[in-house]
Amino acid sequence: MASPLGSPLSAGQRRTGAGGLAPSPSSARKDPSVEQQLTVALRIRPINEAELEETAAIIAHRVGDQMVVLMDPSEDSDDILRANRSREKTFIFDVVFDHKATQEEVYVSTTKNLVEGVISGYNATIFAYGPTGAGKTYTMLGTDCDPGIYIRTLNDLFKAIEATSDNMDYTVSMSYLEIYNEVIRDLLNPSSGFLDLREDARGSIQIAGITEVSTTNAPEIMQLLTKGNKERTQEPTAANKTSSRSHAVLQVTVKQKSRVKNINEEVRVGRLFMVDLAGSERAAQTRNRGKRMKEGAHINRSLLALGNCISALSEKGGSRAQYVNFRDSKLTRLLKDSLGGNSRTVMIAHISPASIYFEESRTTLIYAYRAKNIKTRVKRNLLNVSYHIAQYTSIISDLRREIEGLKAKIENQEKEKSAVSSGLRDVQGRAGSRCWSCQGSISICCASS
Ligand SMILES: Nc1ncnc2c1ncn2[C@@H]1O[C@H](COP(=O)(O)OP(=O)(O)OP(=O)(O)O)[C@@H](O)[C@H]1O
Repeated sequence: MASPLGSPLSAGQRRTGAGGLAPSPSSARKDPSVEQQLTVALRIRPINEAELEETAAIIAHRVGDQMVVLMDPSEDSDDILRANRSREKTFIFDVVFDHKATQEEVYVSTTKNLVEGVISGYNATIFAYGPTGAGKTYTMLGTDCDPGIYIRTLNDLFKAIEATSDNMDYTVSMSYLEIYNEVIRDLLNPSSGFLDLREDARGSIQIAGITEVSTTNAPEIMQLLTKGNKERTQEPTAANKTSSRSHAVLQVTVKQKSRVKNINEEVRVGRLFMVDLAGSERAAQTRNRGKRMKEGAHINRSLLALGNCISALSEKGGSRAQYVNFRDSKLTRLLKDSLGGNSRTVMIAHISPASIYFEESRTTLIYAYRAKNIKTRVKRNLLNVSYHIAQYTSIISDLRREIEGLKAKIENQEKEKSAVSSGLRDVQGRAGSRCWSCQGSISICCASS
């Protein structure tokens, strides 16, 4: 049951196709960058029992083909200021899912079209946004019987690879991290401590020391993902029994190379980011104390930084030159390319249908609506001859250094040997004998190296 606010579209249709900007064959040859607007979807989850008990009204309704979020001002009669303000607001999104939308419908209308691009060298990002308990993890991870975007995307990705593997060679690798209390943890190798973000010469963000695991099929990635999820910080709060206390980022990198030898030895590198953000929360609503409260403060601070970047970027997109401060949080540094650089990006905003979450829903809708103005510049990532030359040059200099080191070692051993044969003893007082351990001549045995 997917429909946009505004004119009707059925599930699977969208105003701006995330994959709809796949370059034509001629533009693919030149690989120009193409401006693309963020695709923004809204998902309204079903009401739950606790909300039914507590809530005065369900605020999300379907009126004809349109999804309408309504709140009767009479419910809030004490809030005169608010009641006097005009409360009607129209938000138009690329696609809207109500409580009946299936996981498959959400996947097909938001993400499926990105897969072909990723295997042929384009970056893509899908991120779930919204307050705590609104359904982000449900959309991204889903359940065993009804998997979410992660597994559906990975299945399609490997199917697309399989379909073209007669002509192309692929390598696929993945990494999985969380940002918890403003530090980055490797979910595939949690004992590695906190990781650093670094910017490379081209301005792309890299995570120093992150584990990248090569993989050849979706079940393998899912196994790694399940392993990583066990390490992800999740705790019950008053608002959500399984609240994610961290932002989780799954990155899948696909390298594609033609089997037909060509002079450029071109390799296309597509990166797919799938991000399950932690949810913003009101301290009063979550009734958090101590550790939970500190986590909540970090979550809110980083989401505020994300909101500020969205606001600045949306104004930039609308022609006013704005400074965008990505450096305010690890989350915004990591999402820099997804929001303001080279990526086809889809935001799936989430809200609860219950009126007790009216404020959270309103804020989410405002930011999601702003995000629609953000434009990225999408360009295929090509590694060609010059890239390979740079790689070989660096390998050659490493080998040169190694050779110099070995030469110096041999020279030392020669000197030692001649000292022994001229009657001198080594530091352990042995001369001309055989080593008890490796049986080598004392001058070249294991103990002397
Ligand atoms: N579309 C849906 N259909 C059925 N159940 C849903 C749906 N969306 C969410 N839920 C249920 O609502 C609860 C909260 O969802 P979820 O944990 O995905 O929220 P969240 O936004 O990730 O929260 P947090 O930010 O606290 O991690 C879960 O029990 C989940 O199973």
